[in-house]
Amino acid sequence: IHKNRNDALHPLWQSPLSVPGGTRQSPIDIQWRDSIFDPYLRPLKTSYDPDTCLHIWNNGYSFLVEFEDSADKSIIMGGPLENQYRLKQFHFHWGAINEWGSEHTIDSRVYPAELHLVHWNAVKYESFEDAVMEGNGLAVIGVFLKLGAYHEGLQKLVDALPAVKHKDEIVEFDSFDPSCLLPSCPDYWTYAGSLTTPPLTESVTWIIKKKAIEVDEDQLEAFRMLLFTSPGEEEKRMVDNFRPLQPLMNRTVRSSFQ
Ligand SMILES: CC(=O)NCCCCOc1ccc(NC(=O)Nc2ccc(S(N)(=O)=O)cc2)cc1
Ligand SMILES: [Zn+2]
Repeated sequence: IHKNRNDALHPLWQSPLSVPGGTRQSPIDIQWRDSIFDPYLRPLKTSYDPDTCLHIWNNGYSFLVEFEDSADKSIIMGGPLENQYRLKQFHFHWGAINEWGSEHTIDSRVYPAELHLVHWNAVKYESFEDAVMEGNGLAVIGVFLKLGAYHEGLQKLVDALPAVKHKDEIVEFDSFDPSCLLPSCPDYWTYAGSLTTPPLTESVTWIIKKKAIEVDEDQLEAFRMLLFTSPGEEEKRMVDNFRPLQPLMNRTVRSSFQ
């Protein structure tokens, strides 16, 4: 029988579920007991300038908060990183219901959503687009969201979402400091991976925070009222915008904690 070639395409992105020859794809399931404590891992240092916040944009996969990255104003350094990296954007992945939504999992535990803060190596590369193609080009901090208390800092973002309901809508968004979305606990796992949406390039040093942040039901529901579709198209709710788990292959996950 002729297997339908499209069965290897993920419905959301019409992109290959796995990259041919990919050896370091993301996301992965992080098995706590298999991760290796690395005493040489330093604390991660983040320094974000709220004045570099530009706008919120529905790009048809997620909603992105983008930052002005022409200078070293919003940066991270330390942790597993050799250089300092500049914040370019942050975005989320979430499910249609609270039972799933995150991209990474911890011992197969799925969270209702996951925040990605995307940074690029401006010491080594001229632009984000150049860095995207290099093994040490990007650093993404992943933070799990779990159902719980109302999150004060997130609400400013939630209140702006109706303005970017449709694909390609963009709205000005200023003086937001994304460090309010980071858990206070410094513990993280780190491993070498990839972008989880096209072009799926294997250029990401992943830093996955051990502690989740709490958000309430209404705040999660606000994500789910966004649309994948443009105005005038048949509405498709923006939900389940996460990539399936990828094989660990020949990788170890290191932990910053014992
Ligand atoms: C072969 C090919 O096709 N080359 C073309 C490369 C040049 C342009 O490529 C790119 C590549 C990326 C971007 N923007 C992004 O911010 N992407 C992005 C995707 C997934 C994450 S996640 N979920 O955190 O892993 C984070 C960031 C723009 C242009
Ligand atoms: Zn992401």
